Amino acid sequence: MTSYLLPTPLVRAPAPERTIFTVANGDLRQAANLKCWPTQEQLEADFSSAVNRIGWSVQRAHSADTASGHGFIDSQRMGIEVFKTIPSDAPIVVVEAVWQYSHHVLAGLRAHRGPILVVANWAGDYPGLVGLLNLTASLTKAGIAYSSLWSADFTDEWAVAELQTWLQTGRIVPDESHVRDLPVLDAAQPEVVLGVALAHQLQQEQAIIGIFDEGCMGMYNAIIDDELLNPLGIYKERLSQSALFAEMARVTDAEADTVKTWLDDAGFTFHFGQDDAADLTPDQVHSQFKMYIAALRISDDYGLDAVGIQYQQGLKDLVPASDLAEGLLNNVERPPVFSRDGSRELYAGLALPHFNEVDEGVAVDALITNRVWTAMGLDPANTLHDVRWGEEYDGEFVWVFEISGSVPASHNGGYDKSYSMRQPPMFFPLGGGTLSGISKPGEIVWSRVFIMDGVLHVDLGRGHVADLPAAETQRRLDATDPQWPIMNAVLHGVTRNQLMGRHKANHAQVVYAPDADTADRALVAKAALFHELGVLVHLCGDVIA
Ligand SMILES: C[C@H](O)[C@@H](O)[C@@H](O)C(=O)CO
Repeated sequence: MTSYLLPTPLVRAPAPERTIFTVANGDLRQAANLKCWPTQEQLEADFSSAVNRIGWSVQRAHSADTASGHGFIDSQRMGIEVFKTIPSDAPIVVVEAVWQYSHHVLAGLRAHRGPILVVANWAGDYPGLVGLLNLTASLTKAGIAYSSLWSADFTDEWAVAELQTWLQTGRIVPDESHVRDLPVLDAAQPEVVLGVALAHQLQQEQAIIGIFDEGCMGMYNAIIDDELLNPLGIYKERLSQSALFAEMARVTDAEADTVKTWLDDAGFTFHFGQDDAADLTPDQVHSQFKMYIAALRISDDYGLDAVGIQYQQGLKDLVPASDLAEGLLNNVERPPVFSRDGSRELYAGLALPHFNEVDEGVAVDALITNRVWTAMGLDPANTLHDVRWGEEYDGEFVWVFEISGSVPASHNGGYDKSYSMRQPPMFFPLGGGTLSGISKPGEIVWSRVFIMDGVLHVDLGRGHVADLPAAETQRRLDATDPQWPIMNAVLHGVTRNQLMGRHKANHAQVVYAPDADTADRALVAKAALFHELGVLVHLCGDVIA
Protein backbone atom coordinates (compact mmCIF):
# COMPACT_ATOMS: atom_id res chain seq x y z
CA MET A 1 0.00 0.00 0.00
CA THR A 2 1.11 3.56 -0.55
CA SER A 3 -0.09 6.87 0.77
CA TYR A 4 0.91 8.58 -2.45
CA LEU A 5 -1.82 9.88 -4.70
CA LEU A 6 -1.67 7.49 -7.65
CA PRO A 7 -3.40 8.50 -10.89
CA THR A 8 -6.39 6.42 -11.88
CA PRO A 9 -5.34 4.38 -14.92
CA LEU A 10 -7.21 5.27 -18.08
CA VAL A 11 -9.54 2.43 -18.98
CA ARG A 12 -10.82 2.32 -22.52
CA ALA A 13 -13.85 0.44 -23.71
CA PRO A 14 -13.23 -2.59 -25.90
CA ALA A 15 -13.59 -1.99 -29.64
CA PRO A 16 -17.11 -2.79 -30.82
CA GLU A 17 -17.55 -5.28 -33.68
CA ARG A 18 -17.46 -4.00 -37.26
CA THR A 19 -17.31 -0.38 -36.14
CA ILE A 20 -14.91 2.33 -37.17
CA PHE A 21 -14.27 5.52 -35.21
CA THR A 22 -13.95 8.78 -37.12
CA VAL A 23 -12.28 12.04 -36.18
CA ALA A 24 -12.28 15.34 -38.06
CA ASN A 25 -9.19 17.46 -37.62
CA GLY A 26 -9.28 21.18 -38.29
CA ASP A 27 -7.39 24.43 -38.32
CA LEU A 28 -6.36 26.47 -35.28
CA ARG A 29 -8.09 29.42 -36.97
CA GLN A 30 -11.76 29.41 -36.05
CA ALA A 31 -12.74 31.45 -39.11
CA ALA A 32 -11.51 28.61 -41.32
CA ASN A 33 -13.18 25.92 -39.23
CA LEU A 34 -16.54 27.70 -39.36
CA LYS A 35 -16.43 28.39 -43.09
CA CYS A 36 -15.34 24.87 -44.05
CA TRP A 37 -17.71 23.02 -41.73
CA PRO A 38 -20.62 22.45 -44.18
CA THR A 39 -18.22 20.86 -46.72
CA GLN A 40 -16.83 18.63 -43.98
CA GLU A 41 -20.34 17.53 -42.98
CA GLN A 42 -21.05 16.54 -46.58
CA LEU A 43 -17.86 14.50 -46.81
CA GLU A 44 -18.58 12.74 -43.53
CA ALA A 45 -22.10 11.87 -44.71
CA ASP A 46 -20.74 10.47 -48.01
CA PHE A 47 -18.02 8.51 -46.30
CA SER A 48 -20.32 7.09 -43.61
CA SER A 49 -22.84 5.96 -46.25
CA ALA A 50 -20.07 4.10 -48.07
CA VAL A 51 -18.98 2.39 -44.85
CA ASN A 52 -22.59 1.51 -43.98
CA ARG A 53 -23.22 0.02 -47.42
CA ILE A 54 -20.33 -2.37 -46.78
CA GLY A 55 -22.06 -3.40 -43.54
CA TRP A 56 -19.95 -1.56 -40.98
CA SER A 57 -20.97 1.13 -38.50
CA VAL A 58 -19.44 4.54 -38.00
CA GLN A 59 -19.02 6.14 -34.60
CA ARG A 60 -17.88 9.74 -34.55
CA ALA A 61 -15.36 10.00 -31.72
CA HIS A 62 -16.28 13.58 -30.84
CA SER A 63 -19.40 15.66 -31.07
CA ALA A 64 -20.24 17.35 -34.37
CA ASP A 65 -22.42 19.85 -32.62
CA THR A 66 -20.45 21.98 -30.21
CA ALA A 67 -20.64 25.53 -28.90
CA SER A 68 -17.81 26.43 -31.29
CA GLY A 69 -20.21 26.10 -34.23
CA HIS A 70 -18.18 23.38 -35.94
CA GLY A 71 -17.21 19.80 -35.27
CA PHE A 72 -13.45 19.89 -35.81
CA ILE A 73 -10.67 19.06 -33.40
CA ASP A 74 -9.20 22.53 -33.15
CA SER A 75 -6.22 22.12 -30.81
CA GLN A 76 -3.66 19.55 -29.73
CA ARG A 77 -5.25 19.46 -26.27
CA MET A 78 -8.64 18.67 -27.74
CA GLY A 79 -7.05 15.97 -29.89
CA ILE A 80 -5.50 14.30 -26.86
CA GLU A 81 -8.81 14.41 -24.97
CA VAL A 82 -10.73 12.94 -27.93
CA PHE A 83 -8.30 10.08 -28.42
CA LYS A 84 -8.55 9.12 -24.74
CA THR A 85 -12.12 8.00 -25.44
CA ILE A 86 -11.33 5.80 -28.45
CA PRO A 87 -10.78 2.06 -27.93
CA SER A 88 -7.04 1.50 -28.52
CA ASP A 89 -7.40 -1.21 -31.13
CA ALA A 90 -10.45 0.12 -32.99
CA PRO A 91 -10.07 1.00 -36.68
CA ILE A 92 -9.84 4.78 -36.83
CA VAL A 93 -10.45 7.08 -39.79
CA VAL A 94 -9.33 10.72 -39.98
CA VAL A 95 -11.81 12.35 -42.37
CA GLU A 96 -10.58 15.58 -43.96
CA ALA A 97 -12.28 18.11 -46.23
CA VAL A 98 -10.04 20.95 -45.04
CA TRP A 99 -6.53 22.14 -44.40
CA GLN A 100 -5.71 20.74 -40.96
CA TYR A 101 -2.99 21.06 -38.35
CA SER A 102 -1.45 17.60 -38.09
CA HIS A 103 -0.09 18.07 -34.59
CA HIS A 104 -3.64 18.17 -33.21
CA VAL A 105 -3.98 14.43 -33.83
CA LEU A 106 -0.42 13.11 -33.92
CA ALA A 107 -0.30 12.44 -30.20
CA GLY A 108 -3.42 10.30 -30.37
CA LEU A 109 -2.36 8.53 -33.55
CA ARG A 110 1.10 7.75 -32.16
CA ALA A 111 -0.45 5.94 -29.22
CA HIS A 112 -3.22 4.23 -31.21
CA ARG A 113 -2.91 0.48 -31.78
CA GLY A 114 -5.66 -0.14 -34.34
CA PRO A 115 -5.48 0.45 -38.10
CA ILE A 116 -5.43 4.09 -39.24
CA LEU A 117 -6.96 5.44 -42.44
CA VAL A 118 -6.85 9.05 -43.63
CA VAL A 119 -9.50 10.02 -46.19
CA ALA A 120 -10.27 13.21 -48.11
CA ASN A 121 -12.78 14.36 -50.68
CA TRP A 122 -11.54 14.74 -54.22
CA ALA A 123 -12.65 18.36 -54.41
CA GLY A 124 -11.07 21.69 -55.14
CA ASP A 125 -13.13 24.05 -53.00
CA TYR A 126 -11.25 23.53 -49.73
CA PRO A 127 -7.78 22.02 -49.29
CA GLY A 128 -8.79 18.63 -47.84
CA LEU A 129 -6.39 16.79 -50.12
CA VAL A 130 -3.62 19.13 -49.00
CA GLY A 131 -4.55 18.40 -45.39
CA LEU A 132 -4.48 14.66 -46.04
CA LEU A 133 -1.03 14.87 -47.64
CA ASN A 134 0.37 16.79 -44.70
CA LEU A 135 -1.03 14.35 -42.18
CA THR A 136 0.17 11.26 -44.05
CA ALA A 137 3.64 12.81 -44.51
CA SER A 138 3.73 13.61 -40.80
CA LEU A 139 2.73 10.03 -39.97
CA THR A 140 5.49 8.80 -42.29
CA LYS A 141 8.06 10.91 -40.48
CA ALA A 142 6.73 9.68 -37.14
CA GLY A 143 6.97 6.04 -38.27
CA ILE A 144 3.25 5.42 -37.72
CA ALA A 145 1.61 2.95 -40.14
CA TYR A 146 -1.40 4.30 -42.03
CA SER A 147 -3.40 3.97 -45.21
CA SER A 148 -4.97 6.77 -47.24
CA LEU A 149 -7.88 7.15 -49.64
CA TRP A 150 -9.63 9.90 -51.62
CA SER A 151 -12.83 10.10 -53.63
CA ALA A 152 -15.33 12.66 -54.93
CA ASP A 153 -18.16 11.10 -52.90
CA PHE A 154 -17.11 7.53 -52.06
CA THR A 155 -19.42 5.90 -54.58
CA ASP A 156 -16.86 5.17 -57.33
CA GLU A 157 -15.77 1.60 -57.83
CA TRP A 158 -12.09 2.17 -57.09
CA ALA A 159 -12.61 3.95 -53.77
CA VAL A 160 -15.29 1.51 -52.60
CA ALA A 161 -13.04 -1.47 -53.38
CA GLU A 162 -10.12 0.13 -51.55
CA LEU A 163 -12.33 0.93 -48.57
CA GLN A 164 -13.56 -2.66 -48.49
CA THR A 165 -9.96 -3.88 -48.51
CA TRP A 166 -9.08 -1.60 -45.62
CA LEU A 167 -12.07 -2.69 -43.56
CA GLN A 168 -11.20 -6.36 -44.13
CA THR A 169 -7.42 -6.20 -43.76
CA GLY A 170 -6.63 -2.88 -42.06
CA ARG A 171 -4.32 -1.91 -44.91
CA ILE A 172 -4.42 -0.35 -48.39
CA VAL A 173 -1.18 -0.90 -50.26
CA PRO A 174 -0.46 2.14 -52.45
CA ASP A 175 0.65 1.63 -56.06
CA GLU A 176 4.30 2.69 -56.06
CA SER A 177 5.20 0.93 -59.28
CA HIS A 178 6.21 4.31 -60.72
CA VAL A 179 9.03 4.74 -58.18
CA ARG A 180 12.55 3.34 -58.61
CA ASP A 181 15.80 3.94 -56.81
CA LEU A 182 18.43 6.04 -58.54
CA PRO A 183 20.56 3.78 -60.74
CA VAL A 184 24.33 4.06 -60.69
CA LEU A 185 25.14 7.21 -62.65
CA ASP A 186 27.95 7.64 -65.16
CA ALA A 187 30.60 9.47 -63.15
CA ALA A 188 31.99 11.06 -66.30
CA GLN A 189 28.69 12.62 -67.39
CA PRO A 190 29.09 16.43 -67.07
CA GLU A 191 25.87 16.76 -65.06
CA VAL A 192 27.05 14.12 -62.60
CA VAL A 193 30.42 15.84 -62.29
CA LEU A 194 28.57 19.09 -61.55
CA GLY A 195 26.21 17.53 -58.99
CA VAL A 196 29.07 15.85 -57.13
CA ALA A 197 31.17 19.05 -57.14
CA LEU A 198 28.27 21.11 -55.79
CA ALA A 199 27.65 18.51 -53.07
CA HIS A 200 31.26 18.70 -51.98
CA GLN A 201 31.12 22.50 -51.99
CA LEU A 202 28.00 22.47 -49.81
CA GLN A 203 29.51 20.08 -47.30
CA GLN A 204 32.88 21.85 -47.21
CA GLU A 205 31.75 25.47 -47.26
CA GLN A 206 28.38 24.93 -45.50
CA ALA A 207 25.19 26.95 -45.75
CA ILE A 208 22.65 28.51 -43.40
CA ILE A 209 18.87 28.48 -43.67
CA GLY A 210 17.07 31.13 -41.63
CA ILE A 211 14.05 29.83 -39.75
CA PHE A 212 11.64 32.53 -38.63
CA ASP A 213 9.86 30.27 -36.08
CA GLU A 214 9.58 26.56 -36.70
CA GLY A 215 6.65 24.18 -37.05
CA CYS A 216 4.20 26.26 -39.06
CA MET A 217 0.60 25.09 -38.88
CA GLY A 218 1.47 21.81 -37.16
CA MET A 219 3.47 20.58 -40.19
CA TYR A 220 5.53 18.02 -38.30
CA ASN A 221 6.84 16.57 -41.56
CA ALA A 222 8.34 19.96 -42.47
CA ILE A 223 10.76 20.01 -39.52
CA ILE A 224 14.10 18.42 -40.42
CA ASP A 225 16.07 17.65 -37.30
CA ASP A 226 19.61 19.04 -37.14
CA GLU A 227 21.05 15.52 -37.02
CA LEU A 228 19.64 14.88 -40.50
CA LEU A 229 20.22 18.36 -41.87
CA ASN A 230 23.75 19.11 -40.71
CA PRO A 231 25.44 16.18 -42.55
CA LEU A 232 24.31 17.85 -45.79
CA GLY A 233 26.33 20.92 -44.80
CA ILE A 234 23.17 22.87 -43.98
CA TYR A 235 22.64 24.55 -40.62
CA LYS A 236 19.69 26.41 -39.16
CA GLU A 237 19.78 29.98 -37.90
CA ARG A 238 16.82 30.07 -35.55
CA LEU A 239 15.17 33.49 -35.73
CA SER A 240 12.05 34.96 -34.21
CA GLN A 241 9.25 36.54 -36.18
CA SER A 242 9.22 39.25 -33.52
CA ALA A 243 12.68 40.30 -34.80
CA LEU A 244 11.24 40.52 -38.31
CA PHE A 245 8.36 42.64 -37.00
CA ALA A 246 10.80 44.93 -35.19
CA GLU A 247 12.98 45.25 -38.31
CA MET A 248 9.92 46.14 -40.40
CA ALA A 249 9.33 49.10 -38.09
CA ARG A 250 12.81 50.41 -38.94
CA VAL A 251 12.18 50.44 -42.69
CA THR A 252 11.22 53.92 -43.86
CA ASP A 253 8.09 54.70 -45.87
CA ALA A 254 10.27 56.07 -48.64
CA GLU A 255 12.14 52.75 -48.90
CA ALA A 256 8.86 50.81 -49.12
CA ASP A 257 7.64 53.23 -51.79
CA THR A 258 10.64 52.45 -54.01
CA VAL A 259 9.55 48.78 -54.12
CA LYS A 260 6.07 49.81 -55.21
CA THR A 261 7.45 52.09 -57.91
CA TRP A 262 9.76 49.36 -59.19
CA LEU A 263 6.85 46.90 -59.46
CA ASP A 264 4.61 49.48 -61.12
CA ASP A 265 7.34 50.14 -63.67
CA ALA A 266 7.70 46.39 -64.25
CA GLY A 267 4.01 46.19 -65.19
CA PHE A 268 2.82 44.31 -62.08
CA THR A 269 -0.91 44.62 -61.32
CA PHE A 270 -2.39 45.24 -57.86
CA HIS A 271 -6.09 44.45 -57.54
CA PHE A 272 -6.89 47.19 -55.02
CA GLY A 273 -10.25 47.89 -53.40
CA GLN A 274 -11.61 50.08 -50.61
CA ASP A 275 -12.63 47.68 -47.85
CA ASP A 276 -9.67 46.68 -45.71
CA ALA A 277 -11.51 43.60 -44.41
CA ALA A 278 -12.20 42.17 -47.85
CA ASP A 279 -10.02 44.00 -50.37
CA LEU A 280 -6.36 44.56 -50.98
CA THR A 281 -5.37 48.10 -50.03
CA PRO A 282 -2.25 50.21 -50.64
CA ASP A 283 -1.57 50.22 -46.87
CA GLN A 284 -1.45 46.43 -46.82
CA VAL A 285 1.10 46.17 -49.62
CA HIS A 286 3.12 49.02 -48.09
CA SER A 287 3.57 46.86 -45.00
CA GLN A 288 4.43 43.87 -47.19
CA PHE A 289 7.21 45.85 -48.89
CA LYS A 290 8.62 46.67 -45.46
CA MET A 291 8.66 42.96 -44.73
CA TYR A 292 10.48 42.27 -48.00
CA ILE A 293 13.17 44.81 -47.12
CA ALA A 294 13.39 43.67 -43.49
CA ALA A 295 13.74 40.00 -44.50
CA LEU A 296 16.65 40.82 -46.80
CA ARG A 297 18.38 42.94 -44.15
CA ILE A 298 18.12 40.24 -41.50
CA SER A 299 19.22 37.60 -44.02
CA ASP A 300 22.25 39.75 -44.79
CA ASP A 301 22.99 40.24 -41.08
CA TYR A 302 23.14 36.47 -40.53
CA GLY A 303 24.66 35.51 -43.89
CA LEU A 304 21.68 33.34 -44.82
CA ASP A 305 21.56 31.23 -47.96
CA ALA A 306 17.79 30.76 -47.80
CA VAL A 307 15.04 31.99 -45.52
CA GLY A 308 11.58 30.88 -44.38
CA ILE A 309 8.84 32.92 -42.69
CA GLN A 310 6.15 31.05 -40.79
CA TYR A 311 3.56 33.87 -40.90
CA GLN A 312 0.33 31.84 -40.68
CA GLN A 313 0.70 31.54 -36.92
CA GLY A 314 1.61 34.61 -34.87
CA LEU A 315 2.57 37.13 -37.51
CA LYS A 316 -0.88 36.83 -39.12
CA ASP A 317 -2.31 38.79 -36.16
CA LEU A 318 0.25 41.59 -36.49
CA VAL A 319 0.83 42.38 -40.16
CA PRO A 320 -0.49 41.57 -43.66
CA ALA A 321 0.62 38.37 -45.38
CA SER A 322 4.24 37.45 -46.05
CA ASP A 323 3.47 36.11 -49.53
CA LEU A 324 4.26 39.14 -51.62
CA ALA A 325 7.69 39.39 -49.96
CA GLU A 326 8.26 35.65 -50.45
CA GLY A 327 7.46 35.67 -54.15
CA LEU A 328 9.80 38.62 -54.70
CA LEU A 329 12.66 36.93 -52.83
CA ASN A 330 12.42 33.82 -54.98
CA ASN A 331 12.94 35.69 -58.24
CA VAL A 332 16.32 36.73 -59.63
CA GLU A 333 14.89 39.94 -61.04
CA ARG A 334 13.39 41.84 -58.11
CA PRO A 335 13.28 45.32 -56.57
CA PRO A 336 16.75 46.25 -55.26
CA VAL A 337 17.19 46.48 -51.49
CA PHE A 338 20.10 48.20 -49.79
CA SER A 339 21.83 47.88 -46.42
CA ARG A 340 20.48 50.13 -43.68
CA ASP A 341 23.12 52.77 -44.43
CA GLY A 342 22.33 52.60 -48.14
CA SER A 343 25.88 51.65 -49.10
CA ARG A 344 25.40 48.05 -50.38
CA GLU A 345 22.78 46.34 -52.51
CA LEU A 346 21.82 43.12 -50.73
CA TYR A 347 21.99 39.85 -52.66
CA ALA A 348 22.40 41.93 -55.82
CA GLY A 349 21.31 40.10 -58.95
CA LEU A 350 20.34 37.01 -56.99
CA ALA A 351 17.21 35.25 -55.81
CA LEU A 352 17.24 34.55 -52.08
CA PRO A 353 15.42 31.18 -51.94
CA HIS A 354 12.41 31.46 -49.67
CA PHE A 355 10.67 28.42 -48.24
CA ASN A 356 7.04 29.34 -47.56
CA GLU A 357 5.44 28.09 -44.35
CA VAL A 358 8.96 27.29 -43.06
CA ASP A 359 8.81 23.92 -44.81
CA GLU A 360 12.38 22.71 -44.32
CA GLY A 361 12.02 20.02 -47.00
CA VAL A 362 11.40 22.92 -49.35
CA ALA A 363 14.40 24.78 -47.86
CA VAL A 364 16.84 22.00 -48.70
CA ASP A 365 15.35 21.53 -52.15
CA ALA A 366 15.20 25.24 -52.96
CA LEU A 367 18.82 25.78 -51.96
CA ILE A 368 20.09 22.81 -53.97
CA THR A 369 17.95 23.56 -57.01
CA ASN A 370 19.10 27.17 -56.97
CA ARG A 371 22.74 26.07 -57.02
CA VAL A 372 22.36 23.46 -59.77
CA TRP A 373 20.29 25.67 -62.03
CA THR A 374 22.59 28.67 -61.49
CA ALA A 375 25.67 26.59 -62.31
CA MET A 376 23.99 25.39 -65.51
CA GLY A 377 23.21 28.96 -66.52
CA LEU A 378 19.45 28.48 -66.09
CA ASP A 379 16.82 30.55 -64.29
CA PRO A 380 17.07 29.18 -60.72
CA ALA A 381 13.66 30.51 -59.61
CA ASN A 382 11.91 27.60 -57.95
CA THR A 383 8.94 27.31 -55.66
CA LEU A 384 6.72 25.04 -53.72
CA HIS A 385 3.08 24.50 -54.62
CA ASP A 386 0.30 22.80 -52.73
CA VAL A 387 -0.76 19.55 -54.39
CA ARG A 388 -4.25 20.93 -54.35
CA TRP A 389 -6.50 18.98 -56.73
CA GLY A 390 -6.74 18.05 -60.42
CA GLU A 391 -8.83 16.71 -63.26
CA GLU A 392 -8.34 15.25 -66.69
CA TYR A 393 -8.19 17.63 -69.60
CA ASP A 394 -8.03 16.40 -73.17
CA GLY A 395 -7.02 12.90 -72.16
CA GLU A 396 -4.30 13.75 -69.66
CA PHE A 397 -4.43 14.32 -65.93
CA VAL A 398 -3.65 17.95 -65.16
CA TRP A 399 -2.92 18.81 -61.54
CA VAL A 400 -3.90 22.06 -59.93
CA PHE A 401 -0.65 22.93 -58.20
CA GLU A 402 -1.62 26.01 -56.21
CA ILE A 403 0.29 27.45 -53.29
CA SER A 404 -1.48 29.77 -50.93
CA GLY A 405 0.06 32.99 -52.03
CA SER A 406 3.19 33.41 -54.09
CA VAL A 407 5.45 32.21 -56.85
CA PRO A 408 8.48 33.86 -58.45
CA ALA A 409 7.27 36.15 -61.22
CA SER A 410 9.39 34.36 -63.83
CA HIS A 411 7.12 31.33 -63.46
CA ASN A 412 4.24 33.46 -64.72
CA GLY A 413 6.34 34.79 -67.60
CA GLY A 414 7.38 38.00 -65.82
CA TYR A 415 6.03 40.77 -63.61
CA ASP A 416 3.83 42.12 -66.38
CA LYS A 417 1.96 38.79 -66.36
CA SER A 418 1.78 38.62 -62.56
CA TYR A 419 -0.67 40.22 -60.16
CA SER A 420 -1.54 40.62 -56.51
CA MET A 421 -4.93 39.88 -54.95
CA ARG A 422 -6.08 40.08 -51.36
CA GLN A 423 -5.52 36.94 -49.34
CA PRO A 424 -8.80 35.26 -48.25
CA PRO A 425 -10.01 36.72 -44.94
CA MET A 426 -10.73 33.33 -43.35
CA PHE A 427 -7.03 32.47 -43.28
CA PHE A 428 -5.52 35.98 -43.43
CA PRO A 429 -7.43 38.43 -41.23
CA LEU A 430 -5.10 41.36 -41.93
CA GLY A 431 -5.06 40.77 -45.67
CA GLY A 432 -2.03 41.40 -47.77
CA GLY A 433 -1.51 40.60 -51.40
CA THR A 434 -0.36 37.50 -53.22
CA LEU A 435 2.21 37.24 -55.98
CA SER A 436 -0.02 35.34 -58.36
CA GLY A 437 -0.28 34.38 -61.96
CA ILE A 438 -0.72 31.43 -64.27
CA SER A 439 2.49 29.46 -64.54
CA LYS A 440 3.72 29.52 -68.13
CA PRO A 441 3.64 26.39 -70.29
CA GLY A 442 7.00 24.62 -70.29
CA GLU A 443 9.16 21.77 -69.06
CA ILE A 444 9.58 21.26 -65.32
CA VAL A 445 11.44 19.14 -62.83
CA TRP A 446 9.40 18.37 -59.72
CA SER A 447 10.60 17.00 -56.42
CA ARG A 448 10.11 16.51 -52.71
CA VAL A 449 12.61 16.05 -49.88
CA PHE A 450 11.13 14.08 -46.98
CA ILE A 451 11.92 12.03 -43.91
CA MET A 452 11.05 8.33 -43.87
CA ASP A 453 12.47 5.54 -41.71
CA GLY A 454 14.55 8.14 -39.90
CA VAL A 455 16.54 9.28 -42.94
CA LEU A 456 16.26 11.84 -45.73
CA HIS A 457 14.80 10.86 -49.09
CA VAL A 458 14.01 12.78 -52.23
CA ASP A 459 11.49 11.94 -54.95
CA LEU A 460 12.38 13.41 -58.35
CA GLY A 461 10.28 13.52 -61.49
CA ARG A 462 9.74 15.26 -64.79
CA GLY A 463 6.69 17.01 -66.08
CA HIS A 464 5.39 19.89 -68.10
CA VAL A 465 3.01 22.74 -67.55
CA ALA A 466 0.01 22.32 -69.82
CA ASP A 467 -1.07 25.14 -72.10
CA LEU A 468 -4.74 25.01 -71.12
CA PRO A 469 -7.29 27.36 -72.67
CA ALA A 470 -7.81 30.45 -70.52
CA ALA A 471 -11.40 29.43 -69.73
CA GLU A 472 -10.29 26.05 -68.37
CA THR A 473 -7.60 27.62 -66.17
CA GLN A 474 -10.17 30.12 -64.89
CA ARG A 475 -12.58 27.27 -64.16
CA ARG A 476 -9.88 25.60 -62.10
CA LEU A 477 -9.08 28.84 -60.28
CA ASP A 478 -12.77 29.42 -59.55
CA ALA A 479 -13.12 25.86 -58.28
CA THR A 480 -10.27 26.48 -55.81
CA ASP A 481 -8.86 29.82 -54.59
CA PRO A 482 -8.73 32.28 -57.49
CA GLN A 483 -6.44 34.58 -55.51
CA TRP A 484 -3.61 32.04 -55.49
CA PRO A 485 -1.03 31.25 -58.19
CA ILE A 486 -1.83 28.20 -60.30
CA MET A 487 0.34 25.75 -62.23
CA ASN A 488 -1.41 23.33 -64.60
CA ALA A 489 1.05 20.52 -64.01
CA VAL A 490 1.28 17.22 -65.87
CA LEU A 491 3.60 14.69 -64.23
CA HIS A 492 5.22 12.31 -66.69
CA GLY A 493 4.48 8.66 -66.04
CA VAL A 494 2.76 9.22 -62.69
CA THR A 495 -0.98 8.73 -62.30
CA ARG A 496 -3.24 10.67 -59.98
CA ASN A 497 -3.53 7.83 -57.50
CA GLN A 498 0.17 7.02 -57.63
CA LEU A 499 1.11 10.57 -56.64
CA MET A 500 -1.51 10.73 -53.90
CA GLY A 501 -0.44 7.40 -52.43
CA ARG A 502 3.28 8.06 -52.52
CA HIS A 503 3.85 11.79 -52.09
CA LYS A 504 5.16 12.60 -48.64
CA ALA A 505 4.14 16.24 -48.29
CA ASN A 506 1.38 18.70 -48.98
CA HIS A 507 3.94 20.59 -51.06
CA ALA A 508 5.73 19.76 -54.31
CA GLN A 509 8.77 21.72 -55.50
CA VAL A 510 8.93 22.84 -59.14
CA VAL A 511 11.50 24.50 -61.36
CA TYR A 512 11.50 25.22 -65.09
CA ALA A 513 14.02 24.35 -67.77
CA PRO A 514 14.01 25.87 -71.26
CA ASP A 515 13.42 22.54 -73.03
CA ALA A 516 12.94 18.83 -72.33
CA ASP A 517 16.56 17.86 -72.91
CA THR A 518 17.86 20.52 -70.52
CA ALA A 519 15.28 19.51 -67.92
CA ASP A 520 16.40 15.88 -68.19
CA ARG A 521 20.03 16.86 -67.76
CA ALA A 522 19.34 19.22 -64.86
CA LEU A 523 17.40 16.49 -63.09
CA VAL A 524 20.45 14.22 -63.35
CA ALA A 525 22.68 16.91 -61.83
CA LYS A 526 20.20 17.39 -59.00
CA ALA A 527 19.95 13.64 -58.43
CA ALA A 528 23.74 13.31 -58.39
CA LEU A 529 24.02 16.14 -55.86
CA PHE A 530 21.47 14.62 -53.50
CA HIS A 531 23.03 11.18 -53.86
CA GLU A 532 26.49 12.51 -53.07
CA LEU A 533 25.08 14.16 -49.94
CA GLY A 534 23.78 10.79 -48.77
CA VAL A 535 20.09 11.48 -49.44
CA LEU A 536 18.20 8.43 -50.79
CA VAL A 537 17.12 9.39 -54.31
CA HIS A 538 14.00 7.94 -55.96
CA LEU A 539 12.99 8.57 -59.55
CA CYS A 540 9.25 8.82 -60.15
CA GLY A 541 7.62 8.09 -63.50
CA ASP A 542 9.28 8.75 -66.85
CA VAL A 543 12.75 9.99 -66.00
CA ILE A 544 15.84 9.56 -68.16
CA ALA A 545 18.75 8.63 -65.92
C1 LIG B 1 -4.08 29.21 -46.19
C2 LIG B 1 -3.95 27.79 -45.82
O1 LIG B 1 -3.61 27.65 -44.50
C3 LIG B 1 -2.85 27.23 -46.65
O2 LIG B 1 -1.66 27.76 -46.23
C4 LIG B 1 -2.76 25.76 -46.62
O3 LIG B 1 -3.78 25.19 -47.33
C5 LIG B 1 -1.48 25.42 -47.25
O4 LIG B 1 -1.04 26.08 -48.17
C6 LIG B 1 -0.73 24.29 -46.74
O5 LIG B 1 0.38 24.01 -47.48
